Amino acid sequence: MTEPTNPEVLRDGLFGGARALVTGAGTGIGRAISLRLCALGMSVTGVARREAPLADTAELAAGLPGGFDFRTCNVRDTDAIEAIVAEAGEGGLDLLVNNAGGQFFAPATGISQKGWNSVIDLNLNAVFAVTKAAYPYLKARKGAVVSISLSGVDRGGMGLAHSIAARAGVLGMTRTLALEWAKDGIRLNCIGPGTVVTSGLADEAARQLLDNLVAATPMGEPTPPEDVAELVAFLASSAGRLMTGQLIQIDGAAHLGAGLHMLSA
Ligand SMILES: CCCCCCCCC/C=C/C(=O)SCCNC(=O)CCNC(=O)[C@H](O)C(C)(C)COP(=O)(O)OP(=O)(O)OC[C@H]1O[C@@H](n2cnc3c(N)ncnc32)[C@H](O)[C@@H]1OP(=O)(O)O
Ligand SMILES: NC(=O)C1=CN([C@@H]2O[C@H](COP(=O)(O)OP(=O)(O)OC[C@H]3O[C@@H](n4cnc5c(N)ncnc54)[C@H](OP(=O)(O)O)[C@@H]3O)[C@@H](O)[C@H]2O)C=CC1
Repeated sequence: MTEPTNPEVLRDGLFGGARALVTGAGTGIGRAISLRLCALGMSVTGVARREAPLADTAELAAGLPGGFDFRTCNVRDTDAIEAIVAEAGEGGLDLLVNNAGGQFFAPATGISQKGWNSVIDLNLNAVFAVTKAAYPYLKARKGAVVSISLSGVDRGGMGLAHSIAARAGVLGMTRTLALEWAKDGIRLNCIGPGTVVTSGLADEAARQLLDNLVAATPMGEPTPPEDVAELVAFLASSAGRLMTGQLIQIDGAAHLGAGLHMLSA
């Protein structure tokens, strides 16, 4: 695997005065997105359930040109997240990043109805609630929405029936709202990362899965969270002003190869 190169190509000060809301900003991809937006001058409000990781993100953002503040909230609590979106939105909102998400890996026959509902609730229902709540604020500033999806969302991935179903729903919502909200100047896109190594590989099984996923990636390497962050910033910038309703897979061609599967056939 070659050393990752620095993906930071956008210019300093790009987003001076602009404001973003990033869900799942405490760790991983959401943290990388938040820090890059702050570095480019954006003022970011981060949301997640746990305070400590959010506080760590805030510490890492200290000294960057933009600012990072945060609210703790479960995005599945519709009333609570709507209140946070409204509070953030009153200060102006140029960008919403729907990043909070996740799932367990299981064959469909091992997914209980409650497990299915939990994953759909987090990865589809909550995304709709947050996006709809953000609409008036995004409209006022001709803002953008970027939703973090999965590589292979339109082809399937074993062990991910619930999550792929939810993300395919978000993609359909994105394309539909790209039409409905085009008149308002609001753009919506999805990014499908490949394998992103975001937390310690705690055990041998996780390491083995990661090795298998990288081996199934034609370009032979995982996707750094910083690469996802730069793409989010590009889509939010004026360079992306005519891009809407898209799924952009940043995955080393994983979606064109054997695909990313959490289980073997
Ligand atoms: C690392 C390597 C690099 C490799 C990385 C490559 C991966 C690429 C693709 C994606 C990567 C990522 O998303 S990385 C992000 C990973 N982070 C996360 O997923 C964290 C967020 N996940 C969650 O919060 C949970 O998984 C989720 C189910 C969504 C929410 O759960 P809740 O807290 O609401 O409720 P829970 O009590 O946990 O679960 C509700 C039901 O789900 C069932 N359930 C929970 N886990 C289950 C399991 N493993 N198998 C079957 N069923 C399960 C329970 O049994 C319950 O059903 P009953 O038994 O009927 O009661
Ligand atoms: N890692 C990967 O390989 C890939 C990840 N993705 C997707 O990218 C997104 C980010 O993943 P990644 O950074 O790896 O994951 P992490 O688990 O590292 O981060 C997830 C973030 O979302 C927050 N979060 C999770 N559930 C909720 C909730 N119910 N309400 C509010 N916040 C929540 C977490 O904080 P807290 O727990 O404190 O709430 C955390 O800040 C997810 O949608 C994931 O599915 C897509 C492709 C590949």
